[in-house]
Amino acid sequence: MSLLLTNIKELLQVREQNILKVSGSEMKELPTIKNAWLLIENDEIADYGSMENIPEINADETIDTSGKIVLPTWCDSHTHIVYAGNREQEFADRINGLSYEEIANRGGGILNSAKTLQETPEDEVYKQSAKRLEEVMKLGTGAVEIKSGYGLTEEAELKMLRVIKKLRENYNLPVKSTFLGAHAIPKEYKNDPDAYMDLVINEILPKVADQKLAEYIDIFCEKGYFSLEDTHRLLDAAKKFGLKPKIHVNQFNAIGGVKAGVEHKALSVDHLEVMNDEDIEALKGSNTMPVALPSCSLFLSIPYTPARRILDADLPLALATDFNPGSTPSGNMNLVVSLACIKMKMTPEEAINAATINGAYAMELSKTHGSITKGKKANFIITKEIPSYTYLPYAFGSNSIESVYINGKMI
Ligand SMILES: N=CN[C@@H](CCC(=O)O)C(=O)O
Ligand SMILES: [Zn+2]
Repeated sequence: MSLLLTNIKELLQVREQNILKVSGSEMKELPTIKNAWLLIENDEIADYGSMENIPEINADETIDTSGKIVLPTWCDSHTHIVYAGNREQEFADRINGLSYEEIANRGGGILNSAKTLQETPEDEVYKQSAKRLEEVMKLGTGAVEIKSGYGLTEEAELKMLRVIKKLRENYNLPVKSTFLGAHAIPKEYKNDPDAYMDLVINEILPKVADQKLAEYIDIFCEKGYFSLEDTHRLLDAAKKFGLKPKIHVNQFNAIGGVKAGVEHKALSVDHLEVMNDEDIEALKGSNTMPVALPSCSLFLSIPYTPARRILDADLPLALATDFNPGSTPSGNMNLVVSLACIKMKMTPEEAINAATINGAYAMELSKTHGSITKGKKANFIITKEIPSYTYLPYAFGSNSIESVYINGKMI
């Protein structure tokens, strides 16, 4: 089965030689071909070029994409798409003056979602989560990471991870799975948080590994949640099972989580709304991808990750949604790209690099996803007729996507 796109107004993120990520000033460059063609064979990108030199191609199907832009699908490397119910009451409470922290201290927040998840049957959690996954795929996401962390008991954490596995089996996109048992301390363990860490490390983690339910390990390293000591302890234990860290750090306070992540060779350190000079220094020379979650900053009215400081230090940066019921009830990567431009002062080129190839890196997918490169998976977005790619983040409230292809098939 072959598919030929012709007269593409501009084909974005064309990488002749595959690269795994882009950093610092490299992120300002987004290689493109204007007036291009793109050939898909089965589920892979077979070839591309300029319409001026198009060879004779007999494709099974040809689409004229005049006036439209084609780009790789978004790679969303940080989500909590598997959850049950919603927390719109907390949203109203915050409007009426309560802080995210105050709501959590009253037993709301993550513990509220954990209670709902524990009480919801597995097939119902699957149904609700599948609906969200379908929604984000239509918005252009072609690869996604999903975390557990709303279970907080052995039974419920394994339930969440089985739902993630089922999504991977039933949907035609890469779904990476992360064990986030250390997301919040359940109230039964309030006076003995170490006992909860013992449960996560000695009881739940070995079962997660044994049942091959996760590739990555995560912890919410934050005041009032899990300490630096907990972080080292968990990441050491997870290493023995071959689980790489992708961790929540520096959302509200800088307590050394970035350095800890780098020491444990984390694939990514995520959130980073609060960054001090030591955090930036720790990332230099590492293979750890910093990940910003601007729609979380928007929803909670907290600072945005200081992208300019990160990029000016010649570091890479990825963008992800953080889709979850409490701090970011949105999985829209188009909005994330807009916010990165509007609020974090990233250029459209930097933001698109961060949401494609660098997002793929943060899921160990950049050999197969994140750019238009021969042999990579045929995951791409065809926009509506738009004046330029800058229009994508500029028209922040519009849906500029006409169609999305994953593994060569329109979804
Ligand atoms: N910060 C930790 N975890 C989630 C939010 C969890 C929630 O409020 O339900 C996040 O990444 O923002
Ligand atoms: Zn998160």
